[in-house]
Amino acid sequence: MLELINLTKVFKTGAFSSGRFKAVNNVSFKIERGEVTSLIGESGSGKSTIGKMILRLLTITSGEIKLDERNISTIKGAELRQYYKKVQGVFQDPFSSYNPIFKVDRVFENLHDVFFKELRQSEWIDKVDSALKKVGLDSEQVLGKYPHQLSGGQLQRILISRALLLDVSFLVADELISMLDASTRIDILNLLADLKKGGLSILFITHDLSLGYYLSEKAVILYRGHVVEMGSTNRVFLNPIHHYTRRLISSVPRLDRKWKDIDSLQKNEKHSLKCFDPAEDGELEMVEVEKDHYVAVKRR
Ligand SMILES: Nc1ncnc2c1ncn2[C@@H]1O[C@H](COP(=O)(O)OP(=O)(O)OP(=O)(O)O)[C@@H](O)[C@H]1O
Repeated sequence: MLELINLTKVFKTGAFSSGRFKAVNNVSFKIERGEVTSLIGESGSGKSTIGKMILRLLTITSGEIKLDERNISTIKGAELRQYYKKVQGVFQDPFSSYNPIFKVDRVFENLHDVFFKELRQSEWIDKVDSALKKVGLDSEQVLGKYPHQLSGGQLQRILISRALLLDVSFLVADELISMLDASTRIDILNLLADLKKGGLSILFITHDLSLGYYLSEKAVILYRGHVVEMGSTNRVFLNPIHHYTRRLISSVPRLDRKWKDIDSLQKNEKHSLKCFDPAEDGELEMVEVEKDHYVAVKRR
């Protein structure tokens, strides 16, 4: 299990780093094995910052990240390499992960040098081949090619297969399909769903609610660095309680929903709890409104 406990990130900003900006504010949630959790929020809400802290690409200002009870914030050396064997990330823009002057094979070579130096060449080739097969690619079809000779979907699949080469049990998927066309998106979503069935846990970072709904069993809604609502995807989407979640959901155009339904959703404030002002973050607390469904309210 991967657990985020009161995770906070403050960036230094401005001239001479004199300013401070809290991009992630006291965020806590868990991702269980074999579960997909969507982290949903508008641009700038802190989603990627959370992903990067999990991947140790950014330091944590305060709070903890634990993998199977072990605090990973301070691990180093061999232990950090072990962590990266289990936890990997794939990002939005497949093109920027490749150097255009090198063949795509190069993304595997770095991994070989760090983790698989002891393998014989033939064993290594078999390992890459089987990782590519897991994402529906054939070595002969993609290896030895330059990035511009492959599609965005193929490049993204190669990056996922690279993560699978390790014994990865958690994948941080940061907007990994937002730059792909609609049919390739579905391919990659279905691939993630298959990997999930195989036991992979995924933090699916997206600003696109419908993608989160499609793939995940748990949804965490982020607003200006705060979790405002979280719970099972069905509950959060079908019975949103926080104003912000409602606004987000009602702003998604749906062919099966008429404007009057959206109006009534917005007017139905029956369960709506007092929203918070992000400037008053010290007074927030998460309230369990029904089992495993949490909403942020102002602390009295
Ligand atoms: N290195 C940094 N220094 C200062 N501020 C930063 C830094 N990285 C991110 N931020 C700020 O932190 C906030 C959260 O950024 P983040 O990239 O996590 O948002 P996001 O929800 O992933 O947005 P998007 O969907 O657009 O990628 C933003 O206001 C951003 O400008």
